[in-house]
This record gives sequence, structure tokens and C-alpha cells, in this order.
Amino acid sequence: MALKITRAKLPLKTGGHPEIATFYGLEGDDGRDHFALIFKSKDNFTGVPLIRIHSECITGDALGSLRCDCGEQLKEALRIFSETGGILLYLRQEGRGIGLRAKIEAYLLQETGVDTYSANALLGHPEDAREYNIAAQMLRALGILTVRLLTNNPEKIENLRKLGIEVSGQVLTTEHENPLNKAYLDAKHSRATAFIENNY
Ligand SMILES: Nc1nc2c(ncn2[C@@H]2O[C@H](COP(=O)(O)OP(=O)(O)OP(=O)(O)O)[C@@H](O)[C@H]2O)c(=O)[nH]1
Ligand SMILES: [Zn+2]
Repeated sequence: MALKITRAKLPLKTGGHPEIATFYGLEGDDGRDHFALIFKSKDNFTGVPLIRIHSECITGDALGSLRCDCGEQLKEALRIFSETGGILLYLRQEGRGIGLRAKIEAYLLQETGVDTYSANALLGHPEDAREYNIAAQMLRALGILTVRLLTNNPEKIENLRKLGIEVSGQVLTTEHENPLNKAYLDAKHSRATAFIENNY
């Protein structure tokens, strides 16, 4: 199927007048509606655009859950992009790719003191089942081959590079810590550090 992008204006209450873009005909299309939010930059994307690849967290993004930092990171990205331009790729891989039901099962396990990655593993899921091939295709479809990435997660950078997208810079997101997400953030932090030690 030929690749088709549909773009329409999506003015936001939080500011900015991005376009939302949906994609048809991506290779390995899993039927989920991944989308991009494109905020115009002053240089019209002649420089290297700032990108955030955000994986779905309906509990954090839509409900404001305090168990994680996803909703706050999403808000932060939208604020930065509305001020300076940039592109959000919103990937429908809930719960690091295991889906909502499994994520809630993992939450239940975490209430017994198991960390977020071990909980996935105990349930027979990969610790992180996310995949960035669709994101790389979305970027290419938008004509973007080099990015600066808004993330604290070195695995996202590594994955994109393997998929042929050049990452020329990393912009860190704020650590949005609260008493209820501290253990989750600590586990992510240890994993990121171990990943850097093993791969860089
Ligand atoms: N399985 C599982 N998934 C979780 C849990 N808490 C959050 N998530 C998922 O983790 C993902 C977080 O995605 P991102 O914010 O894009 O990525 P990140 O790895 O935190 O990296 P950053 O770019 O630094 O934010 C979302 O898909 C959430 O649904 C959890 O306890 N268990
Ligand atoms: Zn979350």
C-alpha cells in the first residue's frame, strides 16, 4: 500500500497550533493509530528538529495518574514544542508495549514490592516490549532523518540509531518525581545507567 499521511489542524487548549498527522501504509502496521503532532518551528525545520517519542500511558496521559511521570512528561513536551516548535510522535504501545490489562496486573505485583521491570518479567512479558520501527518510518515519511531527542532514556536513542535515524543531540526531560512514583523513577534510572554502562 502506498504511504499516505493525513494532516489536519489541532489547536490545543494548552497553547500552540499543531497539526495532527496520521499514517496509512506503514510497513508492519499493527492497526493501532500512532500519530504525530507537528508544531511549527520558527526556522521551518531547516535546523535539526526536536522530537519526543512518547509511548502511550492512558493512566498517566489522560487520567493524571501519580504512579508514573508520563503525563507530566507529555505536558512538558507539549509546552516546549508550543514555544519552540518540534514534533511529538505518540506511539500506541501502552504499558511499554504489553497493553493496559497487563500493565495493571504489573501494578498489582508492584504493590508487593516488586519493581516495574521485574513485574513484567514475572508475568511472562519482556521488561520493555516497545519497538521503534514505526517511529522511524513516521519520521522518514515526514522527511526527517536527523533529530534531537527529548528523553532521559538512552535505549530510545540507541534504537533510533539502529533504525537509521541520526540522533545529533539529547535534551533531557525534567524528573517529575512525587512520593508515589519514586520507586518507579528509581528503577528507570538504574536501568538507564546499566544500559549506558553496557552499551556506550
Ligand atoms: N509495564 C509497565 N509499563 C509502565 C509502567 N509505568 C509506566 N509504564 C509505561 O511506560 C511507558 C513510558 O513511556 P515514555 O514516557 O515514552 O518513555 P520512558 O522510557 O519513560 O523514557 P523518557 O523518554 O525518558 O520518558 C508508557 O508506555 C507507560 O504506559 C509500569 O509500571 N509497568
Ligand atoms: Zn505512565
